[in-house]
Amino acid sequence: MSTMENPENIVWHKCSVEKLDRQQLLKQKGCVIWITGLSGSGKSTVACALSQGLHMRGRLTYILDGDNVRHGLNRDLSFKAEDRAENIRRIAEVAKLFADAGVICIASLISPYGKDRDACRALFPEGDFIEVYMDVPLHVCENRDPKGLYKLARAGKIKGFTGVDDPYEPPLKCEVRKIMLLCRYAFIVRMLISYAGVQLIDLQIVLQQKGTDCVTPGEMAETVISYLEEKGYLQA
Ligand SMILES: Nc1ncnc2c1ncn2[C@@H]1O[C@H](COP(=O)(O)OS(=O)(=O)O)[C@@H](OP(=O)(O)O)[C@H]1O
Ligand SMILES: Nc1ncnc2c1ncn2[C@@H]1O[C@H](COP(=O)(O)OP(=O)(O)O)[C@@H](O)[C@H]1O
Repeated sequence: MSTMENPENIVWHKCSVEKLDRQQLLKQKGCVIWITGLSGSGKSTVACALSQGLHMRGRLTYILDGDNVRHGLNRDLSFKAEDRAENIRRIAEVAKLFADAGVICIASLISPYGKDRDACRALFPEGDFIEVYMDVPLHVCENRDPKGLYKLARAGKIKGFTGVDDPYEPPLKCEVRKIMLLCRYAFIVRMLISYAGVQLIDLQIVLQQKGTDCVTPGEMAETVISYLEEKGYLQA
């Protein structure tokens, strides 16, 4: 029987240099910041701003962007549900290696299914999986359409496009959330959210103006950096 069929024959090999040692060297704690949201919601932009903000503070980061990883490691995967699940699983496993190396790993991919994201979370020690939800309405993402993919999807030229003819399941619980609300409804929504007991680290009330929002990717990145500071990830 091969080891694939019998994983019990595989024994973990320990080394005297461990995660804690690497973290002390880097003066930070390894973790993954998992940015989820529709195509065009700003995941890659925020991932970059976050990496830049942390780099400027002397922190080691690495971005795993869905689009980019699909050019190499995941080039064999399509957008069918089972291939998306495999894409997400592989990226989570790679992120886990980066976190074990002491790196602040930023994963930005649509990751549309709740159960796949929950499976990723389960790979990490409590607190080390930080889910950031880019809660940007479909019509805003579609208006941006920087790659013209929504247009192709609406024309039926791309099948199974997230938000068009494939589902996106919003996180029920996440650590950081970017939310766009019409300001005039903000007070009511804030009350409903607090009534529902929803935990939001940073509720950003944003003006909707011609499809752009007034919270910049840099501000969103700063929100995540404050979260990391507060939770002690920016020290060994
Ligand atoms: N059918 C379909 N649905 C959604 N997205 C599609 C599709 N086909 C191609 N693209 C482009 O691929 C990018 C999403 O890749 P991900 O690896 O992040 O997707 S997933 O997490 O596996 O769902 C996504 O990039 P982002 O715009 O950065 O999200 C799209 O540009
Ligand atoms: N906060 C923002 N306000 C306005 N436009 C934004 C914002 N964040 C991102 N964008 C723009 O939206 C488009 C999509 O952003 P991108 O980061 O590529 O999204 P995703 O990775 O989720 O597909 C880009 O043209 C980007 O410049």
